[in-house]
Amino acid sequence: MELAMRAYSRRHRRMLRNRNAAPLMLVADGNGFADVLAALGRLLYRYRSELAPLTTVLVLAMAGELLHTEHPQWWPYVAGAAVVLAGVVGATGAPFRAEQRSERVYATAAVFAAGGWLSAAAKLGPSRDPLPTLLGLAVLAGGLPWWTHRRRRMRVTVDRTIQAWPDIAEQVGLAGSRVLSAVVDVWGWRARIALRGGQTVADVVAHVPAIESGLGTRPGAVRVEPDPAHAGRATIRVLATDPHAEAIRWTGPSVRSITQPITLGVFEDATPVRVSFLRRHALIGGIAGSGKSGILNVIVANLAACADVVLWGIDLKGGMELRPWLSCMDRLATTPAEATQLQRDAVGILEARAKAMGEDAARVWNPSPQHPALIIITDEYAELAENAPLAADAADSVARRGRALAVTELAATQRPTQKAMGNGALRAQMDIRIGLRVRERRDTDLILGQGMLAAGWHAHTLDAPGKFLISAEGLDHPRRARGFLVTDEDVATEAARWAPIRPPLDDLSAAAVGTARDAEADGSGEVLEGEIVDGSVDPESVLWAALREAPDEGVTIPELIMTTGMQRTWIYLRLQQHARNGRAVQVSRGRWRAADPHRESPAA
Ligand SMILES: Nc1ncnc2c1ncn2[C@@H]1O[C@H](COP(=O)(O)OP(=O)(O)OP(=O)(O)O)[C@@H](O)[C@H]1O
Repeated sequence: MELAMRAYSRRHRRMLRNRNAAPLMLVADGNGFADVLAALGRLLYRYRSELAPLTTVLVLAMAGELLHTEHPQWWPYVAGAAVVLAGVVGATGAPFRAEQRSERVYATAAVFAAGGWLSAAAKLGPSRDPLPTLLGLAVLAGGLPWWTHRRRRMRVTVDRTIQAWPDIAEQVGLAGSRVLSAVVDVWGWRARIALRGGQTVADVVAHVPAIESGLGTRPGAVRVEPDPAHAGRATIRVLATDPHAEAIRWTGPSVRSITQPITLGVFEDATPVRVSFLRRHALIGGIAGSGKSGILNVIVANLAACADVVLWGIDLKGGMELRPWLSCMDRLATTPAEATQLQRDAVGILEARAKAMGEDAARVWNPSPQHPALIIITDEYAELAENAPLAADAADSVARRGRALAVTELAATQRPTQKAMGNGALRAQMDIRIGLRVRERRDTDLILGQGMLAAGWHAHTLDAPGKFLISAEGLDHPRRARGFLVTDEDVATEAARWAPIRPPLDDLSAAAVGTARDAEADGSGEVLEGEIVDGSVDPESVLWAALREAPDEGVTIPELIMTTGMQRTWIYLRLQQHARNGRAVQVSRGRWRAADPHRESPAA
């Protein structure tokens, strides 16, 4: 395939060299008849590809006539040569550059039929019945697939574009640029361009709409990629068909282990978006309806197929998004209390793993079905940060320390401001950033990282649900992608399909559940037991609500003791933790309230 493409490029280079010679053939001398002939010649040359079936039968008829009159006894050699050539074409595609299977079948059948006909014509004469009828039928039978073949038409378009490039370049403001080579692929074609001295890739990018108009493509069909090795060169990519035009149906998980990269969807050039979630925290952001849950479903559907990952979920929207995956989740938290306990248990697990690995002197936790990775998936993280701030603190801890221990966070949220992310270090720790559509340009930086908007990551221009930009290891160019569409039925099917293979936590991790230390809170490492209660009354949520609803002058400690039903020490520890993370302020001696809940953090 690659060879064939190179051959194609060589042919174009030859064509480009010959370009100056071509007009010589069409020179007219001002005489009317010669002008008409020259115009006809130009027309025939221009449409030579479309005329190929007719030209072929014409050549066959003439060759048949010639052989019949001069060497009728050669017919067996003609038949033999046709069989050999058909064999070569079938095996290699040469000399017709038939790369795809269907192209080879077509070329082999055509060679075989043409050779058979010629052999018969040599022996019997081309006008002997039914040879003329057969030739007529052959034009139709061979011509229809030929005229409608997409790649052939694309090659013709490319040839014509290359011929016309100097004029197009002049029209679009890139005068002096040259096409070095061009290749046709499944989705369209691409050409390497050498720019005139002083022109840069930025000039080409600035002229993209003009290039689209000059090439006569649909708007948005042209992409420009720099040549990493040469500042004066660029690749122009023309996508005849937009892989993102329609929703892309998901066809099943691409992995069976967390150690393999997951395919989330396809880039605009139809290459797959593959990203590894092993030891990486991930953030998915975008406005409501941009497709966050869609991407989350693709990820969960893949992770569900991995027997070396335990999935924990947090969905404070009543489990709307993650509950369908319940059969594949080891645990699902749908209330702030459950979420806090869950994140604390994750901290407990990473501490237990760190301790065990310290003893074993092993450096990283290598996931296996017996020792699975743990991924905590939170849908709408802002809800968690707002309603269960201590869960967010524990998540911070996981984010900072979890990578090597294969305990990672995967969070989706609309606008990941510092506040929405719990004012902690979580956002900074997220190595995979998936930005779906945002409303305001600057929100791109919130999701993908500071300076990304200026660097050309334009999440505000994404124009359909499921389209995203991704920044992760090895994915550091702003390329638009679209996630697979996982329907509700797909979720139901996959959840049932993978439930039987879901692994339990390893014994070490399972033993750590429920013994989480609140080192963040008390700084002492003392185990705080019984602070999370089952059922609806969760003192932490009650405390947080009391602080948020407190008047400007704050609430007193006795009031907080009464509201929460907890002891003074417990209240103090929580207040200190909230204050440390900028969520609560001591208004005056003994009086507390939440830091202005409506104020956006300046860091946001
Ligand atoms: N990859 C995709 N391709 C095509 N359509 C998609 C894709 N992902 C999502 N959609 C469609 O977009 C709509 C919104 O998707 P989704 O619910 O995932 O958005 P969201 O960002 O999670 O919204 P919310 O924040 O309101 O939950 C759905 O109707 C869904 O069918």
